Amino acid sequence: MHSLKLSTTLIMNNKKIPIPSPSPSPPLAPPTPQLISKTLLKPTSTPKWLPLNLSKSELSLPLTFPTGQTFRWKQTGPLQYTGPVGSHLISLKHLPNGDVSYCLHSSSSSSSKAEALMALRDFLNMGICLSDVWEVFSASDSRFAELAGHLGGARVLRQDPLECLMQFLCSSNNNIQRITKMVNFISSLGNYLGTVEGFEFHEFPSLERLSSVAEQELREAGFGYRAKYITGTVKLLQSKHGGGLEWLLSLRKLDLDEAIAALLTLPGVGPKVAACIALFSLDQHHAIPVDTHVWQIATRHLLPELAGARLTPKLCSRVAEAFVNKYGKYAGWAQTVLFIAELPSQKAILPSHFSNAKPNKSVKRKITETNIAEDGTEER
Ligand SMILES: Nc1nc2[nH]c(O)nc2c(=O)[nH]1
Repeated sequence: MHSLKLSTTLIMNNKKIPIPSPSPSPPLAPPTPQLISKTLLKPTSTPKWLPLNLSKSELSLPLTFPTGQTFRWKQTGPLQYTGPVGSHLISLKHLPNGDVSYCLHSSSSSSSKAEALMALRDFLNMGICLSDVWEVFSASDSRFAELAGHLGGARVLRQDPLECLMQFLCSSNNNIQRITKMVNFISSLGNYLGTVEGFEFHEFPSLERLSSVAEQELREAGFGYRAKYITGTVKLLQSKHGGGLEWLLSLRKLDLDEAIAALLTLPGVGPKVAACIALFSLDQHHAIPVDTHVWQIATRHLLPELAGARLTPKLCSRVAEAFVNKYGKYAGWAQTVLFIAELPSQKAILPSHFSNAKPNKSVKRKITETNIAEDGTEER
């Protein structure tokens, strides 16, 4: 049994890394006193659950929120997840028939309920019909068709690019629990939105607020070498003509190669992290994050002739190409499903023929760990 390090790594050390636990996890260390403007917060009178007009086959909360795309949402009930969408604090839950309903807890003072719903629909990428996309995948891949029966509703989110970038900077060579703690630390610097089931939620901090955090402070909070990537990236974004946020948003209009090239200019962003940001926040639906884990999937199912080879940056491009050839313009959405199927939490419940795949020879050789660093070298 292997455990999965999210982002750039796959570790194989006979241990399972648990999916973020439903209990509140404290930040790595208390952040410095924050400017929380609780007075600006507008709690909704009596939070009401309202239908979102989405079935479970279009959005499965447990397959979408705790599976490596975002580390900001928390499980706040059996089939319920809560998180911030911009300045809105929202819970989502499955009704007994599987349909999704939502509850708006609070918003910043100036925005309306209609704006919150619009932001939520945007965040959930609701303009894209998952069953249409999956029909195309299933037509060209019978294994996907079978997997789809078990992992229905695993949807790609459309996150705020700054939030997504910061989360994936934390994710490099890291595991879910630790990434979550780091992301909690950064998030706690933003305006307070509310508390649900013991979890405190915050709006994501602005670039300006982020720029007031020193590298040393992040190091002391346990970020290690990632501290300099965060401060360096924030600084570079702040120097962008027209604003860093606007620069990031402008990448939504570029071709994938251009968007990736732009992201790669940011400190700490390598090909894998860039692809995750492109896919989960920049409308680059055929971005393919590749690490040793995805390499395993690819050599098992898409490029068997390469089984046993060592993953190099050039082969990363071959893998991405193979995904796009097979699945088309939403190939990143297919990668997400195949990635989720490999998570220990899913392997435990999928039929055994999905979980019994043996690692390829090259990986078996390094069964203790196999990490691909962002520069393409293997790390220990
Ligand atoms: N769908 C995916 N989610 C991810 N999270 C993460 O850290 N890596 C991945 C990935 O490759 N695919």
